[in-house]
Amino acid sequence: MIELRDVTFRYPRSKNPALMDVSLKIGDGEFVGILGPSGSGKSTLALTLNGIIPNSIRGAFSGEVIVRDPKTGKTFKTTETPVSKLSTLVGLVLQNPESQLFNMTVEDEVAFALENLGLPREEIAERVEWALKVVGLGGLENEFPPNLSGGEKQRLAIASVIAMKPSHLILDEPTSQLDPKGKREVLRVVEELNRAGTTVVMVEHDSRFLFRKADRLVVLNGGRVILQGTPREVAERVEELVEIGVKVPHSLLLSRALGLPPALSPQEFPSRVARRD
Ligand SMILES: Nc1ncnc2c1ncn2[C@@H]1O[C@H](COP(=O)(O)OP(=O)(O)OP(=O)(O)O)[C@@H](O)[C@H]1O
Repeated sequence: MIELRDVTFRYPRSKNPALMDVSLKIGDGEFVGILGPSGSGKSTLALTLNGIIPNSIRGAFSGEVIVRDPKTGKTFKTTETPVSKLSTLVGLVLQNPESQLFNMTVEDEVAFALENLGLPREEIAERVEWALKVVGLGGLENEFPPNLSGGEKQRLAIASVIAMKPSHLILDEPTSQLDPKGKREVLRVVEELNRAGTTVVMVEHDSRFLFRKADRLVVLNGGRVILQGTPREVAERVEELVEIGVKVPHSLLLSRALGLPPALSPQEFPSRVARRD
């Protein structure tokens, strides 16, 4: 579980806070999608969840972020816990995988953080094998990371994060740099990890996947949470999303325009039309 209580954060030299009075509870095993227009605070929120804000990226921070380890029940306040400890509980995957990859082989990339944790050699080998298998990169252990495709690089970044066995995975626009195939590969891995019990918080500009797969959507605007609920609840307020500049699924717009109940995906569309008759 991750809980934010009245979190406000302002970057140094910024006039306005990037997050304002954000209170949010993310339950164990939940899949939460974060939506909002550009500059609404989505990335800033992602960075507060594992303590990078305010421990590494400093600024004016108030409120608190509490992370509970589901295995032990112990709680950690991010302001009082080193990022190295938090990253074993809350893994963060960024938009650009290249910013997270700097080793000579795929295997070393995944092993790197584990070596820093001081884990025994056999456990490192087991975790590397497991993480690469989960993301579908088994067999590519000796590849040079820059030679991988975009989707493979992002899956490698995910592997090196999940090898730490975090109970929570935060992804900040993980597919925005990828082609449709790479996008599908990464989204499949995220979905499978969530199904296996990992709590997922995902920021995505393209909201189609989140409307279909998330348990809950949280909409930010101007650093505040302006709306949250199940995708179906949020879909009822599609006009507000469009007004603030959130890209919503075409099926939603079309169903609204036709006066039908919201269709969260093109697949739902026929049943919506049928229901009207
Ligand atoms: N390092 C920084 N220093 C100063 N201001 C920043 C910094 N990073 C972000 N901001 C500002 O904080 C606000 C929130 O930015 P943030 O990147 O969190 O929004 P976002 O919703 O993720 O945007 P995008 O969809 O464009 O990635 C914006 O006004 C942005 O200009």
